[in-house]
Amino acid sequence: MSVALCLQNISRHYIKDGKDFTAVSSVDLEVQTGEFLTFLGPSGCGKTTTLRMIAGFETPSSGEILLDGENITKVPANERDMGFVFQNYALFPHMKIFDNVAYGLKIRRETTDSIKKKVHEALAMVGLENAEGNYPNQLSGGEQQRVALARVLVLRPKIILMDEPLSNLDAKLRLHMRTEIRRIQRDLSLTCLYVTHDQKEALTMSDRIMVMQRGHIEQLGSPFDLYDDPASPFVADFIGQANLIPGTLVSKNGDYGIFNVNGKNIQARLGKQNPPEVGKEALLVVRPENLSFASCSENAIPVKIVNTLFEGDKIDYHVQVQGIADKTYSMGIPFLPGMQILDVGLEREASFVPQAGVIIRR
Ligand SMILES: Nc1ncnc2c1ncn2[C@@H]1O[C@H](COP(=O)(O)OP(=O)(O)OP(=O)(O)O)[C@@H](O)[C@H]1O
Repeated sequence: MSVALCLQNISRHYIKDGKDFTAVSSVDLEVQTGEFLTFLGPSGCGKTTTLRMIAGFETPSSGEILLDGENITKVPANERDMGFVFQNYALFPHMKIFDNVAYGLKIRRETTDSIKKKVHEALAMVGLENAEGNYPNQLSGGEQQRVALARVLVLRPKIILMDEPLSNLDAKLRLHMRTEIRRIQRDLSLTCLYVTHDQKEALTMSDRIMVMQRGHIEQLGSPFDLYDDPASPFVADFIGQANLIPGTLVSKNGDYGIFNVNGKNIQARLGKQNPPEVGKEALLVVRPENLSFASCSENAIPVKIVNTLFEGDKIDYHVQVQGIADKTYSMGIPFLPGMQILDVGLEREASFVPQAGVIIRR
């Protein structure tokens, strides 16, 4: 694999409310050719600003951007060989679909035959070969977004940048388009940078995810790595659902540690990204689906049920851990036919296998 894009110590400052504000802070990143990489984070964390600097719509305050090894930091957007797919499709409403997709090729002064061939190919890739005679307002939101993608694909840019492209679509179509975009990206080995604040979207689509918070990279890794070994409480909480239980790391033994929660010792994996120190306060990260009420387990924490939510496929039990009164944790117990739902107020033990818990620095 080769490096398609490289960000070297990129920062962007703005004047906001009369003060200097750092929207993006010292971001270093290497994107591999053919990779689907997602920028994920809450609103205002700097995802769009980073993408716009890569596209050339914003100039970095400092740092450099390299495309295929060439410094493009000062190259104008229209000379960067990148395609951009926006949230609002940005199709030309008065042009038929064929002409919308052909637009960039016409500007490049390609021959009529070549344009026809490439437009047909691009529309076929997004499954809209029969729509070329329509106007954008005759298509659904999902179809319009696929035209927007075809319009970029037809130009075969080195990198495709997408900023929340699915956020205007309804939930069902959004799920379908996730699969579609990923299929097209894989089929054509496209290098894609994708911005979203939807962690499920990021987990299901990406080769790697760059989690951002307040302008900096919080963690960069595969979806599995982020879920399995979060580098911080922020990542643990932002990716999927997590219980963050405070306690103290008592001792280490290889990849595992003994963790004390309110006087009770339990065993869990030691986080590799952000290893905790013995004798210090730390957090146990355990996912709701990994907790159970199985009795006789040594690896168990006493809890009290404070709420039950029946969700069809599972029961979400809200529990409190003895001695930690101000927090509620979640246990997602798969619902099997005939299963009895436990009452609020009952005291039980929440157990998990040691591999399913990870101890990280607080
Ligand atoms: N032109 C600007 N002038 C001043 N501040 C700006 C400007 N552009 C962005 N910002 C600020 O920089 C921060 C990062 O913005 P950015 O749009 O990159 O966030 P984001 O992570 O993409 O958020 P969202 O998901 O809401 O789009 C925000 O606090 C925003 O207010």
